[in-house]
Amino acid sequence: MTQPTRVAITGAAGQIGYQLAFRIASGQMLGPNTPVILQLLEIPPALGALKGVEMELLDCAFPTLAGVVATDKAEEAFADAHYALLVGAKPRGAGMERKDLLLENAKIFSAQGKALNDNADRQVRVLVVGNPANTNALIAYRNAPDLDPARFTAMTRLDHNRALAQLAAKTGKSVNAIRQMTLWGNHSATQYPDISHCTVDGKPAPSLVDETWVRDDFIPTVQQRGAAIIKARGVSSAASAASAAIDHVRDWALGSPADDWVSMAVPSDGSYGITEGIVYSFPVRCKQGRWEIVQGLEISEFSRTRMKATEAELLEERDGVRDLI
Ligand SMILES: NC(=O)c1ccc[n+]([C@@H]2O[C@H](COP(=O)([O-])OP(=O)(O)OC[C@H]3O[C@@H](n4cnc5c(N)ncnc54)[C@H](O)[C@@H]3O)[C@@H](O)[C@H]2O)c1
Ligand SMILES: O=C(O)C[C@H](O)C(=O)O
Repeated sequence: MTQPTRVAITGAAGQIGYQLAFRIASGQMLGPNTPVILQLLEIPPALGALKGVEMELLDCAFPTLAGVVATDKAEEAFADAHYALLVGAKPRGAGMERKDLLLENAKIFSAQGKALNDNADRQVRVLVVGNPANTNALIAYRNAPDLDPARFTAMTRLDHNRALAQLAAKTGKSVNAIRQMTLWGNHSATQYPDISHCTVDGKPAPSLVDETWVRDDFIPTVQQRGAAIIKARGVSSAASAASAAIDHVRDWALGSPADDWVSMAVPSDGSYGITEGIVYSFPVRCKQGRWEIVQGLEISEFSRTRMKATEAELLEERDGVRDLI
């Protein structure tokens, strides 16, 4: 009998958590043959709502759900956790940038980094979703000195997926026809969605669309998609964010497609000249539970300028949380 895998979700009674918990419990993240125990964390005022989530999870009678822990104690939620999806944090409202949340949310991630350090499985894989996700992941890993920093990642898969959807619509093809999309940098308005290495049905994407569209339409649309969703819904994206989180962890755990790569924000090892240590989104391939940055891509002047701009923002964010890292 396979031992259940322990998956912690923070902010589990929130918008994203409410989507995520059910999809993970039903086997959509780790597959139909991996039983999971969900370890759900909330703050005390949300424990009533969390109880309701637990009741509904049980009522689904998912064959892959081996147990539920609902708690307001990080040490319980992270106990022996194999995966930790750090979603619990304040979302931005209209007119805000994600980095405006930094000071408010940063302390959550220093405390949770410490709690992961002291309680999680030594091979835990951490995905930070709460914004500003890259710098929160930096804070979390710097507060978990006994864990390998490579176990800490932040989510740019939603931006990657948004970029796929825009390019598919423009070329009139399915997203299934696209390979090698890249999302560089920060999950913020400076992010750089890059089609330079993309193919669509095997043809180089830059030969199918004009440069003006890429510069004036594609890049700003992807950069501003989160704000557009907030404007339309009144609250930030939730179902698409949960879906991207599932994609991120599934590919990390089970492997990215053999003929493609995905985008993940990971601690930089200096690849492509990006400052070591900051959590920066790169093209990665995942195999046997590990991610590896895709090496050797040719970088144009146009790309280099944008990659540097988003790096500069992450360095600024890092400077703003010096006392926590
Ligand atoms: N990286 C991405 O692509 C991406 C996409 C969408 C949203 N987000 C971010 O994800 C976060 C959550 O968004 P949401 O829409 O689910 O928000 P939400 O307000 O609906 O839910 C957040 C939940 O977190 C809980 N919480 C707050 N502090 C906590 C703590 N210390 N420990 C545990 N739980 C805590 C709250 O009680 C709430 O239930 C926001 O920061 C949002 O900006 C990121
Ligand atoms: O835009 C936001 O604040 C929410 C999220 O980060 C998103 O990209 O949808």
